[in-house]
Amino acid sequence: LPRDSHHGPIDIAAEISNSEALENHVRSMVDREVTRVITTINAQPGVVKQFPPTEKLLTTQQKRILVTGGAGFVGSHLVDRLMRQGHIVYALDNFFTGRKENVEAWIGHPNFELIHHDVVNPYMIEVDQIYNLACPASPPHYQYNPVKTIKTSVEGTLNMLGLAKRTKARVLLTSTSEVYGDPEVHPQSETYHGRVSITGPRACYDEGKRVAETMMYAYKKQDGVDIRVARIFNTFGENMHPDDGRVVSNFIIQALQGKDITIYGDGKQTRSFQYVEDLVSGLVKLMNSDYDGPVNLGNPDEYTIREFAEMIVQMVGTKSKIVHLPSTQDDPSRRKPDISLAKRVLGWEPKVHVRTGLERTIEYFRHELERTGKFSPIKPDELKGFVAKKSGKGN
Ligand SMILES: O=C(O)[C@H]1O[C@H](OP(=O)(O)OP(=O)(O)OC[C@H]2O[C@@H](n3ccc(=O)[nH]c3=O)[C@H](O)[C@@H]2O)[C@H](O)[C@@H](O)[C@@H]1O
Repeated sequence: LPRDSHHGPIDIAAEISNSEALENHVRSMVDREVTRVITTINAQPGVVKQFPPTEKLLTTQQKRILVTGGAGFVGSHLVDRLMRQGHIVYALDNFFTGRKENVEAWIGHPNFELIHHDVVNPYMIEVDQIYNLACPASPPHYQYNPVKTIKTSVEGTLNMLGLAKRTKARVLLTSTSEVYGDPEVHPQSETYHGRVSITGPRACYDEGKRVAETMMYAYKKQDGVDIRVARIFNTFGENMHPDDGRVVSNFIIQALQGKDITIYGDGKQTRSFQYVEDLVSGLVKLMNSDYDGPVNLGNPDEYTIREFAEMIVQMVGTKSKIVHLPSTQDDPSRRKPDISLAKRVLGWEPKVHVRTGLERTIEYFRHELERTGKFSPIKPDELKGFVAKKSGKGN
């Protein structure tokens, strides 16, 4: 059993609500262990590369699936799931925040292709399904080059809709809880129209995703394109980039190194955290469902950022101090998904408790630190200053 450093082993069975969830949990632990062993064997000189096991599907069941942002944090977990299910998967990424090593296990597999491409440019391929994930999602990353972030959401989605229209593929957009902005209603359901700043630092992402959603429904109405829209709430797990800059990776990395845990503002703002494995189940269910309205995918387990910092300190067993830095502009004061729609139309709800997901994520970052040395998480304005000095970079 994974250990909670203050309270001994965590009783996973008690934390997971039913037997199906427990079975999935055990299967994913076994899958991860198999991948780890295979990766170790593959690293030996002269070894013929081995791959994780995949289902054998009949040709009629096997789908050709494009995942944009396929080497990113969420994308790589989705690729993993689809490959294990036995489909043919094309992972497309520009490697701005994605990393080749996230999909390393599949490189060379006959069902898998990794494509270096930026979705702002059109891409032609014959596929049955498109998961359009490509876009930096962490505030310091998406604010690094706001013009490029807008282009990625708008032109990227336009290109994928054009592809879906031509090939008659079904296309799923990963939208975000950020479309609700700093919400006046709590929890947020899909019917809430949001309170987003039009000109603030987060607008490039929030408004980019809002336009992307609008385009999805315009293409459905005008051209009959088969669409799905997921609104993803805060998600964490393995394969997050150590420089991601979001709260989960920052706090864990700081705690593991005994550095100060940096709360932006008073820490009374809230977030609700979902483990990536649950999100991937929701995305696959949504893609294969008949429902084409926007659907929230998140875990309603809500914490203040102060409570969350204290939980990480306790779980890592660190001597780190919790410190307060100035709050970031337009930071939403609270966020919690209403997931009744997902429960009703997809039969989906999160299965993995936040603490269980955090145990795995802490282990992942422990290994990353051993592998690559020290990390200093990115601060909110660090990248912005960089791009301001190099104006016009990379648009
Ligand atoms: O994780 C996600 O999935 C979401 O992350 C971000 O939204 P945000 O909620 O602002 O994510 P974080 O940067 O992780 O911040 C969460 C809270 O923690 C605070 N924080 C963050 C980092 C840190 O070191 N310290 C700290 O107190 C932030 O100010 C904020 O109040 C993205 O904008 C969303 O698109 C994305 O869906």
